[in-house]
Amino acid sequence: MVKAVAIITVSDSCFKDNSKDTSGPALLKFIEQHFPEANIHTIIVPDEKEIIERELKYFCDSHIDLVLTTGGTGLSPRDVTPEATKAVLHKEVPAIAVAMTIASLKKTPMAMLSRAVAGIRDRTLIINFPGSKKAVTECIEVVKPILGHGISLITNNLANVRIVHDKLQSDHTCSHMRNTNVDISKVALRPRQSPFPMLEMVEAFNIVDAVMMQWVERTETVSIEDSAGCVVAQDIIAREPMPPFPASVKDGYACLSLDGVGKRRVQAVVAAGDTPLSPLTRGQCARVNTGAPLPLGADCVVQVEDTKLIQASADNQTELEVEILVAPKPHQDVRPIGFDIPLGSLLVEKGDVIDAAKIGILAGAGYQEITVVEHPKVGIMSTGNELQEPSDSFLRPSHIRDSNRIMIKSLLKEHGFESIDCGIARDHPGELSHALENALAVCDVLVCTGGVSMGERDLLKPVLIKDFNATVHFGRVRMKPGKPSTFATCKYEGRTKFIFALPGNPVSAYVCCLLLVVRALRQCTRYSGEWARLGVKLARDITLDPRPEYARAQLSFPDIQDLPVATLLGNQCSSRLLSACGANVLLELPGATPECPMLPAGSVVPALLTGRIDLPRL
Ligand SMILES: Nc1nc2c(c(=O)[nH]1)N[C@H]1C(S)=C(S)[C@@H](COP(=O)(O)OP(=O)(O)OC[C@H]3O[C@@H](n4cnc5c(N)ncnc54)[C@H](O)[C@@H]3O)O[C@H]1N2
Ligand code: MOO
Ligand SMILES: [Mg+2]
Repeated sequence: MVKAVAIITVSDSCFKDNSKDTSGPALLKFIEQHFPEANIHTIIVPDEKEIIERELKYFCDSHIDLVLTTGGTGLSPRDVTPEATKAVLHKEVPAIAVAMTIASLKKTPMAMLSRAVAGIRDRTLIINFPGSKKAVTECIEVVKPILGHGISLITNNLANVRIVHDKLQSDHTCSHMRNTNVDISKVALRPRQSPFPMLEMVEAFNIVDAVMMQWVERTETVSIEDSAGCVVAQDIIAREPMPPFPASVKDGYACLSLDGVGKRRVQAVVAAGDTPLSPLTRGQCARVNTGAPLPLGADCVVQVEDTKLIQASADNQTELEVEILVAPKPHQDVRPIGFDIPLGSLLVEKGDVIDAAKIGILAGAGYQEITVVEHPKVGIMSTGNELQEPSDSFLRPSHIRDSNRIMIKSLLKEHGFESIDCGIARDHPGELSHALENALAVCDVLVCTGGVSMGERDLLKPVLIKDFNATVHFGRVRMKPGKPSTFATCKYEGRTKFIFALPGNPVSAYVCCLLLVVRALRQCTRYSGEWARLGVKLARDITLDPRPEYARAQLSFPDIQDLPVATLLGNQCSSRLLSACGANVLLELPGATPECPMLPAGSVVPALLTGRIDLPRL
């Protein structure tokens, strides 16, 4: 635990004008984010060795855990921070500065000119950082992993030290590499054309359908509460009629229809849930509520609106006599036994998809669990050296956050499929192979994104083929987005694994997940539905791409007598996921031909209904 941190900005100019200090605030922000429980002290001092030394000693003697300095580490005559630091250190920790230098050298050779030092004085860790905000931001990321542990060691916090040692031990025993048959050293020998034929969409669909037939259906018992979206594995029959007794449809009086209009003695009161005690005879009625059982002898209900009170008890708590004003017909306003659901009728048929209404029916019929087709276990994995966890506080230079994994997880969830997070795999054959092995061990269908195109670091296909003996059923499809979409199978621990390696571009991943993965998963669960296809009118002219394109669009309904109108959601570039935000259809645009390079506004094109249609409220 880091309890107290001091940040010392060493700079003559910042000392004169503290608004010039940008690297101190960068360190402050980092500490606030990563050690929110720590007390933080900040100070700006001039480039004066004695003053720096004095402040360092002051903070160390005040039992500060960590002192970070920024500035004064270069070669100019006034740069003396390292000298001042060395003067107060009891032990140097040179590897900290070395690690920062190595990382910085990857960005700029100027890193050679930093003379930063690090070490400990008593129970305080002191680290010098260069003076620029950029360098500070990069270097603090380098030391981030050791800060907590380093301070635990210095402050002799044995519990924390043990936790880190155990973790290191387990990381060590479970190596992140796997032996691989993929050699990436001879980049010059890589194929310059894709060896995978470019299939038409319809061919890809047919292949997915045919290959997924290998999936061996399994069933499982689930509680009805968890069954929404599941496909029912066997017919379910009503074991009880609904209603189980003749029930009133109205609040009124149960009567004998033979009696016609006229006065009746109110012989009983039957509310919903009550059991009528004695039968009705002619000239009698029973006050009943909606849903209450009819007494024996009654064959109709007269709603309260069609009656008149004739006599009540003195305290008005009991109705004694009423007059029926409208002659009832036999069975009027009565639901006979089994009216809604006859005993033995088919409640849900094998192959039906469970929805909220069916769950209600099953609950009403006394079913708590049902047998459904088990969903395959779906793993989701991202690949790419550039990817960081979306939750990371800082982006390293040239990095981006992994948006595909959570997007695909959410997309599958929208369509009824849960998934397992298989993390981010790096673009290195051994690491990728290791990550794939881990993922295949826990899932039946693996959805990866990235690393399937022509780059020398696009390793999915070679690793699948060479390390897992996978069959690639297709590796390129004539579609936009999604050209390098890949579908493969392999045997792992005796079972067939289905692998969708989708392109890394977020929109390509989104569209291919809808078109290929959802299709395959639906087939596994024996769900027979496909995306509904409807004709829509283009709101504006569209220039066609050479490849058939699945354009993301939103529908509007300006004229209910006419077809809906589709408006594209902005630039359709494969990296621009905003083009899928709010999309409810994928327009199936044909590939451009010399005769037809564009479609004018008003053209009718097919659209796959992949999202909800909710219109803005006026
Ligand atoms: N020489 C060629 N280059 C490319 C071709 C081609 O035919 N020849 N095809 C292009 C097409 S089309 C596509 S689509 C992409 C597909 O690339 P990869 O599947 O190999 O994916 P990456 O290279 O790993 O990444 C592409 C792009 O997407 C970003 N990305 C990747 N993963 C994620 C993620 N999890 N979250 C957010 N963004 C992600 C990545 O940073 C890249 O910008 O190849 C073209 N190149
Ligand atoms: O096929 Mo890519 O998905 O166009 O960008
Ligand atoms: Mg690539």
